[in-house]
Amino acid sequence: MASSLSIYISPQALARNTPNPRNPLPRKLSKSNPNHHHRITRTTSRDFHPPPPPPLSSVSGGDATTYTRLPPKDDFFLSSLHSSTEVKLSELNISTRKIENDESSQEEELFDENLGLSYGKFELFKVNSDSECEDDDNEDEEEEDYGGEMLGFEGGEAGDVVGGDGIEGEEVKEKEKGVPAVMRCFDRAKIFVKAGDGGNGVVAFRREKYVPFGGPSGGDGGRGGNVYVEVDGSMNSLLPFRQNIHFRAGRGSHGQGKKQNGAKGEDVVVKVAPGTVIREAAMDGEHGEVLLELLYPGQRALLLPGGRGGRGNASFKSGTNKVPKIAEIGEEGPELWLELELKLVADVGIIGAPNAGKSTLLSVISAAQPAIANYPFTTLLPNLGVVSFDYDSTMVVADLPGLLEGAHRGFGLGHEFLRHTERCSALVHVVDGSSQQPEYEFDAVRLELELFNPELAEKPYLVAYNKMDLLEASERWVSFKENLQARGIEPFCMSAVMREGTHEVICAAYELVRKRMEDNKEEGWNNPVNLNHVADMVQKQRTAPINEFEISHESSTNTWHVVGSGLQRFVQMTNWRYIDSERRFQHVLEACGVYKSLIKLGVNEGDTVVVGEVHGDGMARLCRQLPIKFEEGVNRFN
Ligand SMILES: Nc1nc2c(ncn2[C@@H]2O[C@H](COP(=O)(O)OP(=O)(O)OP(=O)(O)O)[C@@H](O)[C@H]2O)c(=O)[nH]1
Ligand SMILES: [Mg+2]
Repeated sequence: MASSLSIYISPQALARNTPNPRNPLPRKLSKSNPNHHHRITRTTSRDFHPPPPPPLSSVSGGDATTYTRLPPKDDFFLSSLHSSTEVKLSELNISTRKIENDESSQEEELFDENLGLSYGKFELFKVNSDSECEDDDNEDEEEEDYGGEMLGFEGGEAGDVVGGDGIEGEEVKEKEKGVPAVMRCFDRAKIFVKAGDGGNGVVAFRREKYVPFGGPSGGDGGRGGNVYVEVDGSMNSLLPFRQNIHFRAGRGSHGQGKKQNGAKGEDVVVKVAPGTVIREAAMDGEHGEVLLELLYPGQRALLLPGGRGGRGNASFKSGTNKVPKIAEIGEEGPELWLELELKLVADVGIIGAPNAGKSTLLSVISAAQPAIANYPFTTLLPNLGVVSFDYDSTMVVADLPGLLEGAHRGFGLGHEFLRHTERCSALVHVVDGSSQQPEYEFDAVRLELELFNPELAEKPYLVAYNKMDLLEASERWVSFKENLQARGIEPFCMSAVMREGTHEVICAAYELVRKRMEDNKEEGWNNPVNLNHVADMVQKQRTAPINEFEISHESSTNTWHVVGSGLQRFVQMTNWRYIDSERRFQHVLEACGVYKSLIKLGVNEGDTVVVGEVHGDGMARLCRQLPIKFEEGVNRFN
């Protein structure tokens, strides 16, 4: 008999390992049990108000798309800037909060020193990317807090009492709320999916006039519904998941008499935006394993297959047992917590310092109508626009929130959305020509890109020096151009408002995209991927042989645990209400060698044997605690 350690990953167990308060148990029994001193494995055969889901139009449909935007700018913390004419990266001198005590002034000074910038009293907010969207019950509150919370230099933290009764001495957990939920949930979501359980089989016998002993006629239960994930081209954010995070497929119907099988459970289709990355939710704030990356509209993946229906007694009829009083429970459908992350699928990303004219450029080259205003951070969420050259050549351009120095450390908004440029083939870097030192602004943004992700800095890019219609910009153009040319960069100049020079910029960007696409074709990375691999893995676990199991011993309680996914499934589907089930169970344990292994490990009379995995809230269903007795060399469970 070959002995080795096997690893079983059941979807239920996987799900149980996620932060699900109802199932706090760890994945493996053995881990939670320090008392184990025996372990063998037997392997025999093989080894704010959320806007209603925005009416978003397809990015590929030729129509430009503008994302749902945050509330009117009057609510925004920088509304005081409306009257100012220009705000520049290096001389942002905005006082929105008087810093009164010494402590905060020190803090302010320290910050300036760290960044080497004189932001003056401009209070940056730190984006808290880890916060989740599920705290949205108080959306109204959040909306009201909007301006205030974003102002906080320390990240706009809002204290939230968990447990809520304000009892002194009780631990108060602080909940960070860096940015309004609508921004946090724009491109991240956490959802729960569960495939349908199979329907139960039934025990029934045919009784008709003149047929008094018609034999077993209990039908099988129907299969549980599947969970699919599908790319919906009309979606361009994950905001709809603010309202709906639970997706449960229907359970299969139970079987009935007259050999009637149950109907299949209803499938559930989770619709996501193109560019969504799906990860298994992980504990401890770490990212879970990437399960799927869905890029193109229409792509559909079978994520979790529904549970098999339990067999009715008609299926158990055999030559030796013509009146079986046994039927199975339907197999449980697997469940998972998933983390969704959207990385926009745009060909070109427009980046630059706040107020440089990025949105203006997008509005000029496409039909998109992003908000444009003369204050930094007008753009709070990325905007997409489709640029059409002729009938069949179009490209999708994304306008991103402005980047500040220190963005890679979470200041401003830009870094929160920079990942959306990861899929872009090229970047257009817009420089505000009217700023005091355009070269400095250019370098600062390039540095932030590199610090955020060096791969971004290596992407093909072009520089568009903007606001040439202004005198100060045109005066500085020559020195800016020479400076960049000396570094081997050929900048473009344009006036986005006057629509001058923008066509050249966008044609050059298209050229970069085209080149990149050709390179990719040569590299041949467009290999077809198996989108159903998660479901395949689940199916594989389901077919795990019943004779692969692991035995561990808890000496303090004299309990033996027999764990294996094949056995687990068998125990879960056994309906203990029927007397024949017990007999079948014992027979299976005998046949697959559980008894033999237990004896070999020294099981004693009166010890408890737990077959199947202990499950917090479903112990009665999933495991069977059986005191074991030995009589005349024969194993018998009571
Ligand atoms: N004179 C002049 N003003 C421009 C030009 N392009 C943009 N602006 C102005 O600059 C201001 C900022 O423009 P936006 O397009 O909102 O800038 P942005 O880079 O998107 O700013 P954020 O979204 O805040 O990062 C607006 O008042 C525009 O009208 C230009 O070519 N010439
Ligand atoms: Mg903008």
